[in-house]
Amino acid sequence: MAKVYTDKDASLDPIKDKTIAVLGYGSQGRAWALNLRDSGLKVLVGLEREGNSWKVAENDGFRPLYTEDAVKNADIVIFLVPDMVQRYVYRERVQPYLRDSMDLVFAHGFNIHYRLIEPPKTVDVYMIAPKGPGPIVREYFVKGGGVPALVAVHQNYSGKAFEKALAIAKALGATRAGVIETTFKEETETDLFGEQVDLVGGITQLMRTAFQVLVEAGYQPEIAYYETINEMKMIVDLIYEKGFTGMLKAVSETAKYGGFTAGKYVINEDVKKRMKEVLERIRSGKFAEEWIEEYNKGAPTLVNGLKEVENSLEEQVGRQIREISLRGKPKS
Ligand SMILES: NC(=O)C1=CN([C@@H]2O[C@H](COP(=O)(O)OP(=O)(O)OC[C@H]3O[C@@H](n4cnc5c(N)ncnc54)[C@H](O)[C@@H]3O)[C@@H](O)[C@H]2O)C=CC1
Ligand SMILES: CC(=O)[C@](C)(O)C(=O)O
Ligand SMILES: [Mg+2]
Ligand SMILES: [Mg+2]
Repeated sequence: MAKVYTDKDASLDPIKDKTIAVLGYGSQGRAWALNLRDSGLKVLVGLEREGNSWKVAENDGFRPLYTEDAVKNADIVIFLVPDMVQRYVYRERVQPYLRDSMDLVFAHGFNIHYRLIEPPKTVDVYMIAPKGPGPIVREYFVKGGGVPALVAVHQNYSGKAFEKALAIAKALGATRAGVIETTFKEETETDLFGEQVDLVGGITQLMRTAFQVLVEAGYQPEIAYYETINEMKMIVDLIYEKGFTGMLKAVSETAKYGGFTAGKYVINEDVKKRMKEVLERIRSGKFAEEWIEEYNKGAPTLVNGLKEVENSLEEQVGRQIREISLRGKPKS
């Protein structure tokens, strides 16, 4: 079992006198800026323009700065703008103001692993990668918990990079759960793989396809939505808390038998082979290349994908069903 670092293994000392610039105030940026500030650290929010994020940050009591001003005043620069934007922000707003012994920090290894950003040898480069969405990183912290994270060191100029990564993980709340060490390569490749075949791509398509099969066979969309999409949360919560065995204990014998047989029929060796192809595409750098090209074209696949999902029958039905099921969800 990998070593798990918790609160007692981490100290804020290596960063308590440093000024931290959080670049970006989106999903992760907001969570990090607030959690680090609540942990007593000195946080500047750096943004490109006075847009929506700027207002949100102001509402949270920050006085945002333009990116380069935040960088000029910071010892630690944390990249929480979208992965495709990071290298431009680095080139235009960070690199010109880099001083020796500054730290460049990431929440995902993409830009370093695929060499889109190549920092000088005289800075520390490390990562704290929360294994959960930004709003949850904030919510758990506020409630006294934390979302687990991975930490990795790419460059250790100061000799203290790992201790600083753990310190930030602690300030984020991650060591309240547990932190495991990884490499930029391992984090980048596994994160991309997970979101593509499983967390984002796989689960969405699995649920939507099952929904469509029922609706196309003439069943009411509301019934199909409950069955193939809404109930997923309860099943996943059971797996999250009690493992597959715990989930299987909670469902009927009939579901277990049907699930064991049909599950392996649908998600078969062919699907596994395709997953391996997806992994290979990530490891070879082909996916990164393709995504950069897509982004530079204005990300049409992203724009159209979002539109298609938003207009789909399952999403329309979902709006009604969520109202019903959220009404029944206990407030905690
Ligand atoms: N979303 C998540 O929960 C997770 C994200 N990460 C990583 O965290 C980093 C940040 O991702 P998110 O929080 O999802 O980003 P986001 O898309 O939610 O936040 C974007 C922030 O950057 C700003 N921004 C957008 N376009 C910009 C541009 N062209 N120039 C300058 N600023 C721009 C936005 O105004 C906003 O403040 C990424 O490296 C991502 O891989 C890691 C774990 C989970
Ligand atoms: C939320 C998370 O961990 C993801 C899916 O990897 C991401 O948003 O990139
Ligand atoms: Mg992830
Ligand atoms: Mg990711």
